[in-house]
Amino acid sequence: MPFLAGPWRFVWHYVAAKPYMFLALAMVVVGASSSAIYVQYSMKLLIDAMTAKPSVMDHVYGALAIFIGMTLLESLLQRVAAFTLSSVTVQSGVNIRLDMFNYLTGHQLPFFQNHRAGALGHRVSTLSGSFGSVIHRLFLEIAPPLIAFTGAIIIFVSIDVRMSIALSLVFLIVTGALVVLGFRGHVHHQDFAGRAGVVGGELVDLISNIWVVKAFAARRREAERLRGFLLEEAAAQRRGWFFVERIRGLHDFALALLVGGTLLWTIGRWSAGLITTGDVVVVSTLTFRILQGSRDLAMAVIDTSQQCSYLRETLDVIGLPQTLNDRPNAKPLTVRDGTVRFENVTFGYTDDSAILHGLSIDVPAGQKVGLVGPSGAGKSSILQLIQRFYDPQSGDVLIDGQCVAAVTQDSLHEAIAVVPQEVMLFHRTVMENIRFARPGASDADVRRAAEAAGCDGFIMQLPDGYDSIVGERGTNLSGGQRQRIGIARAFLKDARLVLLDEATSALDTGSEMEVQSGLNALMTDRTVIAVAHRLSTIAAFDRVLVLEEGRVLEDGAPQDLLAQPDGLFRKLWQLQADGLIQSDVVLPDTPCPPLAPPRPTELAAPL
Ligand SMILES: Nc1ncnc2c1ncn2[C@@H]1O[C@H](COP(=O)(O)OP(=O)(O)OP(=O)(O)O)[C@@H](O)[C@H]1O
Repeated sequence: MPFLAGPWRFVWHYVAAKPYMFLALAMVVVGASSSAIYVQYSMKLLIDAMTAKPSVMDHVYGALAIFIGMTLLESLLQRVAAFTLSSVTVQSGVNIRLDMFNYLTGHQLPFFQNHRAGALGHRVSTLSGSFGSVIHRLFLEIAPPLIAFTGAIIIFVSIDVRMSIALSLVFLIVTGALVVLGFRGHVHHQDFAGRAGVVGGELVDLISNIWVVKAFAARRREAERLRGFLLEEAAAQRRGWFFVERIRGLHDFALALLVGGTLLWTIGRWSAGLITTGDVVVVSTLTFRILQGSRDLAMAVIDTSQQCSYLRETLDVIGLPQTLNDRPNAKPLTVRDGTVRFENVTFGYTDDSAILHGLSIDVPAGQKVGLVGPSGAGKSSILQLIQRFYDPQSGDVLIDGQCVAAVTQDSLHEAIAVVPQEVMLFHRTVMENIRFARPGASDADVRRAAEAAGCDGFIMQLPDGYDSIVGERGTNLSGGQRQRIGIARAFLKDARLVLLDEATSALDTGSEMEVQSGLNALMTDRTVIAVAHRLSTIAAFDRVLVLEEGRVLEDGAPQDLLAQPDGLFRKLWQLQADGLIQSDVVLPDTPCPPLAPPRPTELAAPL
């Protein structure tokens, strides 16, 4: 999106989205600032009317009426400005966060692997905060002193042209000096912002790893470590504050000298009979007001530039170009039988190192295929390509004859049910978590899916049944229970194509057996491609592909591959069987039968 290219384009995009509101706001701000200046001028009119010889009471009351009227108008317009500003920034804040959520979630998986989730969420929120801050400074802290300055110069010209030139010069010099000094202090603010970010990151890291902190009795030493970061942050914050206070002190001193000097000058001219008493009052109050406004103006300019740096930094991360968009002419995927085909696919996560080399696989509808092989062979990468989380460097991945790169990503993901090794759950109820797979599903549909996945029993034993909150990332449930909820989701999705990414490898044998029966039910009448580390889980599959270094080394029914004396599958199988025998030695009280190669008859039924 072009408006993510820089801070000012970003701000302008959201201002232009509500042109009438911002135009109204600008008009009200101009009105309020002009009335504020006219209040000072009406004071002059009042004093002149009172000191006129002879004084005419009608003129005095007339001037008083103008003074009161302008004071009321100024207050009213200021309130309207504040109200309009809050309303427009609140609305824009909602739109900004929604737009950013949509854009952010359009990034591909590597983006999320390279940026911490907490930091990204924080960035989305600060983006709308920074927009609000910039708008606030522009309309309430930068525009009013500038308008007041212009109004004051007009009034000064009517009193004394030389005075207006002098005030203009002083205003420009004071404001310019403050801005320059303020930018010098920028380094302190940046240092503080950086250290505050470190403290925030450390806190998030500690809280999300609280288990490790407790398990290693590390609370005290981690608090000490955090204290170090906090003290550095506090020192940086102190340096920033002291710097600002020094500038303020300097400005106050200059202000006293300048207002005193202007007063001496105007009194001299008044005593010479060149100007009226009212002129003396309006010159002194306006000089004071303008010069004081110069400090707020300078501070607001510095703050706006800081907010723009935050905006730029955040847009540089969130606004990165999305690498895998739907093609302009992408059509929804139409799934009929659920066949999967890899045509001469070469793929690497970077262009210079291939993980899969000219891979060609044909999976007919309804076939259950296990992917096995040593770690790093490219098994999970195959599943990633089917879901189009990446595009291959060459070759095509097809589902029912349609290239996954040519269909819409939403339709592709709707057509595939995935059970990952680590099932991700939201901090919501069990019902909501399962229904996530199909938002329109009724409660009865959700229960049916849970029964089919074998998790209805334990859900009913939870304190609030299906309305129980699963805890952050599902921490109130065991690994096996989370896994079965993942299977229930896949059931509810009712997709023709099922991908299992080591769905049981993180579980102990007891949990695995519970999960396996749910999986067996899920796989019936569907095309299944499963990455498996525990070879027993794919013993009853129709076909096994043995991969090594991104190439298919063996391809066949499990019993045929086991029959090959020097085959890799047989070797891997044997290794697992040996592993179990060794664990039997380590734990003699818990006998565990060696994993013997299954006979064809055993292979017919799932384990
Ligand atoms: N996101 C990624 N970015 C860069 N390289 C990656 C990424 N994911 C995997 N790889 C690399 O690609 C290669 C294949 O990884 P893949 O996960 O497909 O293998 P695997 O056979 O599933 O391994 P395992 O059994 O250990 O899960 C490995 O060398 C791995 O380091």
